[in-house]
Parts: sequence; C-alpha cells; structure tokens
Amino acid sequence: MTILDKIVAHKKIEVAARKEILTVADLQSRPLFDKEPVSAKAWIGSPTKSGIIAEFKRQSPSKGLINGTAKVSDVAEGYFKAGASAMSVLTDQEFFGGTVDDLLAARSVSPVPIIRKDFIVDEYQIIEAKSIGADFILLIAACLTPKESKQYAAVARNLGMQVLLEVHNEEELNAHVDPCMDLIGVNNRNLKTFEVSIETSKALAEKIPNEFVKVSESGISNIENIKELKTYGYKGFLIGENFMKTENPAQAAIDFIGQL
Ligand SMILES: O=C(O)c1ccccc1NCC(=O)[C@H](O)[C@H](O)COP(=O)(O)O
Repeated sequence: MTILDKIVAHKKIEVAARKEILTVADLQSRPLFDKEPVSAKAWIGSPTKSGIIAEFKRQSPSKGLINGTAKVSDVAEGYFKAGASAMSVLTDQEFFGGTVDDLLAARSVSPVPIIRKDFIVDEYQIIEAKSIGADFILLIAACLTPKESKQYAAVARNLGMQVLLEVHNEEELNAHVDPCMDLIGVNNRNLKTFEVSIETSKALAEKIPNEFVKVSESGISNIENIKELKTYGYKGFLIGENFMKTENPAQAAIDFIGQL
C-alpha cells in the first residue's frame, strides 16, 4: 500500500465522520460560504505578481515534523506582506498536522487567494472548502478517477471556486484535464519514493494546454529553480518546506520573494 493509498483510505473514513457532525446544510449556512472567491488564476498568472504559492505545512509524510511552533495567522500575514500570489493551507490532520481552523485563521488575515490543500475524495469537502473561505481547491489526479476529477471540478466551478489539478505524468494529465479546471500543477515529488526533481515539471511543461496556468509544485528551494521553470512557461511555484523549515517562515518568504 502506498502512502497515497493510506491517506485516501483514512480520508474516506474521516469525511464520513465529519458528515455525521456537520451536514451540507450546516456548511451552507456558515457566513463565509457566501464570500465571493478571489481568482487564483488572475493572481498567480499575473505578470506583475511573484507567482509564489506559499504553503503552511507543519509536518509531512516525507519529512516528519517541519515546524511545530509557527502560528498560522502570523505566517499568513507575513506571506501576504512578502508578496505571495496565493497561500496554500494543508487541512489534513492525520498526515500533515493541519486543520480547517488553520485555513479559517489564514483567511481572517490574508486577502490573497487561498487553496484548501487536502486530499479531496468527496464533494462534501468542496462544499466545506467554500464554507471556510477557500478560493480554490486541489484535485490530485493520482487519488481520483478521471470521472471523479471532472465531476468535482464542476462542483467547485458551480460554487465559484477555481481548481488546481495536480498531475505527475502525461497519462494523468491527458486523462483528467477538463475545461472546468483552471490551473495545472506538476508535482515534482514522486509520492512513492518521495524523491523530488524539477525535471518532472520541465518534461511535462509543453504537454499542458495554454489555457491553464502552469504551476510547479514541491522541492523548489532556490531562485535559480524559479528562473529556470519560468523559461518552461511556469507562472506558479508552490513552496512549502523551504519556508516552513525556518524559525520564521514569513521572513523566509520575504527574503525569497525579494530576490525575484
Ligand atoms: O510532502 C509530502 O511528504 C507529501 C507526501 C504525500 C502526499 C503529498 C505530499 N506533499 C504535499 C504537497 O503537495 C507539498 O506540500 C507541496 O507541493 C509543497 O512541497 P514542498 O515545497 O517540497 O514542501
């Protein structure tokens, strides 16, 4: 069983339990449910913005504990002031130590588009994402059938949210891509071996249709990576560990984005 299989199996049980506590109607009655989402495509694709999607991530299956002390609201405010084009908040508790409250805390201090970074396996999580103020969601091709990806993308679009489809290879891209999606992310992390290589982004760049904003995800640790990926048409750069492993992730983002 791969780590992704374990995460998905756990997620299905977790979502079933969450549904027992809060119904869809409960989610729809939350005040943030009616908030107009901010366009991630516009912010990340803008030539006048950094393109950095700065992530709040306490721990991960590949690295264990990354940062056990950073306060999400301080980091979110700092990422915004640093000039991040978007923020990613891990809301998975079991494997990443995140919560939906983290996203709510980030939302309360930051106007940038925020992605609910989780393993979406049920429409309920998309409605929940809207109810906590997320602007866009992640759909991971490796966790879903093409039918599910397309169906979930349509649900998000109907709610006014945008979709970042994450792929690892050309087969996933071709099978899952859909007009209801907005951004395509290439994950540089092999989820079986945890090895990271930006060569994955470079190899897939020309296969991604131009109507989607291209995002390179994982293992980005220096400005040279960004400069190189930009020549392949990437506009978005998802960075987690490089900021979160420091004592002050916001300052790390300020220093990094300041060099762009
Ligand atoms: O990060 C992991 O170990 C991981 C394991 C299994 C599934 C997903 C995983 N990461 C999620 C992410 O997408 C990354 O947090 C994100 O791309 C940022 O990566 P990095 O800059 O390398 O922290």
